Amino acid sequence: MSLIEFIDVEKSYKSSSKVIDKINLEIDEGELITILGPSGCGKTTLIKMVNKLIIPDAGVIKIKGKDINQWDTIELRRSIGYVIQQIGLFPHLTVEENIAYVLSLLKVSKNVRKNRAKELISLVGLEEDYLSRYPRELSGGQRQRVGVARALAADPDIILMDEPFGAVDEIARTSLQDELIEIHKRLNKTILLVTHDIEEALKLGSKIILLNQGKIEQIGTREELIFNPASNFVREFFGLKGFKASLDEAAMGQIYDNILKNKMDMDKIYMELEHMGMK
Ligand SMILES: Nc1ncnc2c1ncn2[C@@H]1O[C@H](COP(=O)(O)OP(=O)(O)OP(=O)(O)O)[C@@H](O)[C@H]1O
Repeated sequence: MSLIEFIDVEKSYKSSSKVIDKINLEIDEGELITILGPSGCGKTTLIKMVNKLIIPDAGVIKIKGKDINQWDTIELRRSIGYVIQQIGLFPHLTVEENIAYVLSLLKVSKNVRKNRAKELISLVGLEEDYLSRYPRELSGGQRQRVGVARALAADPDIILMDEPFGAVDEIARTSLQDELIEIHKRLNKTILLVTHDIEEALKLGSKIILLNQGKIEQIGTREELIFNPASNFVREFFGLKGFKASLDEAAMGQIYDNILKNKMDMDKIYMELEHMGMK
């Protein structure tokens, strides 16, 4: 049984055109699904339907086999972590109180909350001293880490992430992405992550969904999308950039190892890149 299922789901806002157009989708437990597509194609709308922030006009969405209309909204939202770009930490609460906020709503004892906050802050790669700070005393990247820790606090089965690393610089983004891959490996949560960044989608996704005008153009692994595109749209969307991104990790890693071992000088690197058609 799939953990999340969309059956003929549709959504329109005011205008007549459908923002989500008869989507059928099955997501298994433990997947890290990245959702990619042009601006306005319906990515945010799609994930907000999973935690009932947006209600579909037609079709059925099931979580753990149960129609979301039959789920109690509060219970459902507590079993789903939610991370957004403008993270929305409570400014008047410390990092510890922010992380443990949902647990305090669930009347979890103070001691347990404290321990859980300690465990989570280290899981997202921050020192324990940060627990007593206020959000204004953190960098953008650190705030995003706290946001991820907060989303994990109640041990949800599903985590929705909407452009979670969109507002941080490239170095912080890369390390947040690496951290997320580790967390996903360790906790085996089911994650749906919206991004507009092709490289991020390819790097993180165990599967990638490419949306276009409210329809799924293709869902599959990065190899499937790059080397077996289901349509011209998919081929043009990924194009050489996708191919290059898929080469980058392996090829660049090899080149960098060789530099460190003094096996290569810069001239040789440029020759190598030229040879691979990357320069
Ligand atoms: N509350 C709303 N009322 C009316 N139209 C809306 C509303 N929310 C979204 N839309 C429209 O629905 C379409 C899909 O929006 P959505 O935010 O799901 O797209 P997206 O793929 O996440 O876009 P982006 O990548 O730009 O964030 C857009 O055309 C948007 O303008």
